[in-house]
Amino acid sequence: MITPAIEVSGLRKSFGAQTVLDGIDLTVPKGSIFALLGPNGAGKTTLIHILSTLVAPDAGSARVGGHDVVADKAGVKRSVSLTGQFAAVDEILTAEENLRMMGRLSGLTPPEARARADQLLAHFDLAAAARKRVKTFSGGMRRRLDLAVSLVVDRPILFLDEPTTGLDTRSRRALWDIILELAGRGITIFLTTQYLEEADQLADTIAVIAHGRVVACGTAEALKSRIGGDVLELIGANDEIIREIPTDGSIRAVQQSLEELARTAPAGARVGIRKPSMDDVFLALTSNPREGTFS
Ligand SMILES: Nc1ncnc2c1ncn2[C@@H]1O[C@H](COP(=O)(O)OP(=O)(O)OP(=O)(O)O)[C@@H](O)[C@H]1O
Repeated sequence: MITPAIEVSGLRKSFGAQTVLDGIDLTVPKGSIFALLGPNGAGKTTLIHILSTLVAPDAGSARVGGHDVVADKAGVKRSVSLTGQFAAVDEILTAEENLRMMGRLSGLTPPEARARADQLLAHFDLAAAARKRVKTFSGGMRRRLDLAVSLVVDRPILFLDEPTTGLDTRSRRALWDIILELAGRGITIFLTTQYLEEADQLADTIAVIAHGRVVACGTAEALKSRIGGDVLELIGANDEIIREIPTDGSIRAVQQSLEELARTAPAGARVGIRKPSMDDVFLALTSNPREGTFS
């Protein structure tokens, strides 16, 4: 059997009286993109910190790249790169200087560090800004540099903690392309996000975390089908959604919903039918931690 990139079992972590992780189990196959989706304060960053050995768990076990996060921290560190919400980029330095410095700190010779910096600047569309100080960068440029810095040394597993939070749509999509390209090269990607659409677009597997537990785990399609059938939408004359009625997808349920809509719909309204969105899934799964639990 191929060893998974990440294996987590019964992981627990509390800060004082607050239980943040209350028994997390998950497996991430090598070369896949895994998205951990959860609201603010759900424990996403804490889990990434445990998996990258920055924080010790209270109980349970986790292996990353085949190495135990407690017993073999050095092995884990050799296997992972981490891009945090506030990565260790020096704002006073230029993009080029940051990349070269990281190369030197990682053991590259000066010519190697220079070559790697040039390669990454070109790849991340930062060559024109290479000699500008990072403090003058836009949010999107800054995130691309954060990612580039974490890739100075090739590692098989990449942790991305909320890689696109605060970015506009264009910058977000540019970063998604980069993430997909990295995965295409065989790098295992573990990312956290609050954006359902992001998890839907990128991830092979999505785990929803709430109240310290994984309340659902599967493909986007599996999660959506989990909460039922299609959603009927009543759409107004100006394309606004007037009402949404979840159905179990059966003819009878759709018929009943249509009859109800026919009685109340304003003039000019029409009906649409759609699959449940990740927002529907998220709300259904996080509203009650004990309902909808599956793995
Ligand atoms: N070192 C710490 N000491 C005390 N409490 C902490 C510590 N680190 C995290 N917490 C608490 O643990 C909870 C989970 O935090 P965490 O940052 O892991 O959540 P998150 O899902 O990443 O949230 P966000 O989306 O806001 O980044 C929060 O209530 C936070 O205040």
